[in-house]
Amino acid sequence: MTERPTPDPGMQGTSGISRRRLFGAVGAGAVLAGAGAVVGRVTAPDSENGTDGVVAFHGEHQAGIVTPAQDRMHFVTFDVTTRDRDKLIALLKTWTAMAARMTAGLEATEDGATGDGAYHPPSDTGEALDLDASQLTLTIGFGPTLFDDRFGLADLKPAALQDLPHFPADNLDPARCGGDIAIQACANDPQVAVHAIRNLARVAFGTASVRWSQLGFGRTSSTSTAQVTPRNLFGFKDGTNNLKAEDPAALAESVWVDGADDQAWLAGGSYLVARRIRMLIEQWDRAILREQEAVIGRDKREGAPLGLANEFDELDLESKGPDGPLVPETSHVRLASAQNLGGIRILRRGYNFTDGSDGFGHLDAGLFFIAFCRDPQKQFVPMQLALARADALNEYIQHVGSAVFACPPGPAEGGYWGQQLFEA
Ligand SMILES: C=CC1=C(C)c2cc3[nH]c(cc4nc(cc5[nH]c(cc1n2)c(C)c5CCC(=O)O)C(CCC(=O)O)=C4C)c(C)c3C=C
Ligand SMILES: [Fe+2]
Repeated sequence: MTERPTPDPGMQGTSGISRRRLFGAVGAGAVLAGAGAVVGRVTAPDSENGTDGVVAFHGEHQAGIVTPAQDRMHFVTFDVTTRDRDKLIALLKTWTAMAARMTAGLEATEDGATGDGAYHPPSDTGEALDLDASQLTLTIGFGPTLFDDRFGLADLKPAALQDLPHFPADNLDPARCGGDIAIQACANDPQVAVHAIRNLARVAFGTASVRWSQLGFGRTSSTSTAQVTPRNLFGFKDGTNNLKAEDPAALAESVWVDGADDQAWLAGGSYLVARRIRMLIEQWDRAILREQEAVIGRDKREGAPLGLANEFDELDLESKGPDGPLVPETSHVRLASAQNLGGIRILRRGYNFTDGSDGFGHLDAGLFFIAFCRDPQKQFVPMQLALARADALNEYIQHVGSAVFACPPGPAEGGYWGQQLFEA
């Protein structure tokens, strides 16, 4: 686990930008002024990507997609509770300003934890004071329902932004599905991620309310070749054959929406698919190792495709042993592989979760699966269909939550989340 840094009272030092009140151009007034508020430029010293706990917030693409996956996640979806388009835009501006500050390691509003006066509720809740930015990223997405008749966005709805179809064996809980807006917070300190979502939810009062949320620990994928492949709760390396940040051609092909794809406002953005997948831990733990490896299609210790020795050896679906294919016909990696799916690939960025027990003596644990792709209908849907129909893993998992969101491109300095959509 990431160690909490010692509080840094001064400005010296290049590592560990804690939430200081001395710099940052966006004050509480600007942040909370609502519609028309200027979303100012936030500068934090030494904020080169990845060197000091700060991930750049502005840019062509949103952070939190190909950013090397952090260890912790807090994911939330909101229902917009107003029908007033201007109020919604004002919230997006406020959120953007707060997100820019918090990802830079600053308080959500300038001096917001203690500086608003003794007779006001503080505009920053304070639990991240003295903590490092912890590579916090905040990533926003818009759900299909945002494009109904409330905000004049119907003509701007991308064709690919549709609720996912019902897949065989889905057992979805409506209380863990959908949402007008999603925000994914990822950080290497759970308190930093929770603080960010809490403050964004707090300021949304009267305009949007939390629909459902999920905490995740232990990334279950690597999104950079520099990262070690982590393990999921079944004990297998997860993320080996993922798309990686170092392969921009593959990302352009499979993750980033092109302006010519459909709606121009989404160029440089992506789609986020979230699935809360319960893992039937107790059943899995009674399965023999040979069965576990046959289900996944890789060996447990190294993560190598069955029949091969090393984690990054290429999956060979033609390889055969005395008893038939070395990578079984119903194995997870065979069915999900690009070779099996006519070249389809997605960027996986999920997290382990445990949410206590289910009242029947079983852990409520699993994988909060998050994937980014250029077109969920052409990528996630056929992949999940192939898995839902035949994957041997289905005996040990159950999909209980589902949502899809269009993630706009990154905000420009001085711009706001979704500006390309609302000013299209
Ligand atoms: C629809 C997409 C996918 C879902 C849902 C999914 C759930 C899921 N996966 C694991 C464990 C592993 N998955 C692995 C590989 C893998 N999984 C998907 C897609 C989904 N997984 C893909 C595209 C791949 C890569 C296939 C390939 O081309 O090789 C692996 C192996 C290691 C790796 O490459 O990441 C494991 C292990 C679980 C437990 C799970 C649901 C709970
Ligand atoms: Fe998988």
